[in-house]
Amino acid sequence: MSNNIVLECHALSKQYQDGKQVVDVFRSIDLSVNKGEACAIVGASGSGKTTLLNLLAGLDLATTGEVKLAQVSWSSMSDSKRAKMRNREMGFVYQFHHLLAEFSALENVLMPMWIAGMNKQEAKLRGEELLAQVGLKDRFNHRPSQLSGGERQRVAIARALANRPACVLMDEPTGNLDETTSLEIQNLINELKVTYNMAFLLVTHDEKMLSWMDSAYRLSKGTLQSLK
Ligand SMILES: Nc1ncnc2c1ncn2[C@@H]1O[C@H](COP(=O)(O)OP(=O)(O)OP(=O)(O)O)[C@@H](O)[C@H]1O
Repeated sequence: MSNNIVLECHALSKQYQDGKQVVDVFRSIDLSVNKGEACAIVGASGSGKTTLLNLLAGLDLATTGEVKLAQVSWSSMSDSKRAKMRNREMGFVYQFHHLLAEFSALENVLMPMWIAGMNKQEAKLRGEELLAQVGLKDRFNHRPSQLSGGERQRVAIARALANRPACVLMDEPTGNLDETTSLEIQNLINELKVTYNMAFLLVTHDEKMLSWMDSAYRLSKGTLQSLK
């Protein structure tokens, strides 16, 4: 096994019990994402993309199979170890930014570093550096309501990178943006991927995004097909 693998799953399956019926979302999925790799999963609505992301993030338990982050299986960890690991080693970006409305852009970026117990001065320096990197040098003290949709998503990306995670998971990160802003965000993700040598795993409906991804898969009828 390569040491460059950051996130991997083996023989992963998920079933939901819906009343008396069993819903088979997917079965026997294998996937691995390396350092510095941007990987996309595309699929129609209802194909199971969010379910898969939640399993990869250790937020939900698989019916069978296992998920490993940095070579450690989620199922081998206690709830508190899982929460700590998620805070330190994973960043999350969603379609809707989920920034805290009453805090400034900088404070939103600082939050995961404070939770991780980082020294306040060091956290502030890193937060300012990250906001500058995502093009928001002059927006440190703005609240989310004072920012555009694209700027809010940039803050969400800076926040996701705050603890220098091994892997950033993104659920439709450009789903709520116009085409130009979406392209700017795609370029930014590409730049950050190189700068930090992190793994980015992104789920999307938008097949146009596949052109700049290193690898891509389609989730359909419960299986994952490699597209590139
Ligand atoms: N808690 C649950 N109980 C029962 N069925 C569920 C549950 N959560 C999801 N499902 C079903 O699992 C399937 C996959 O759902 P999921 O939300 O993962 O799809 P998705 O590809 O992310 O869809 P979208 O793109 O619309 O968000 C759907 O058929 C959904 O109805």
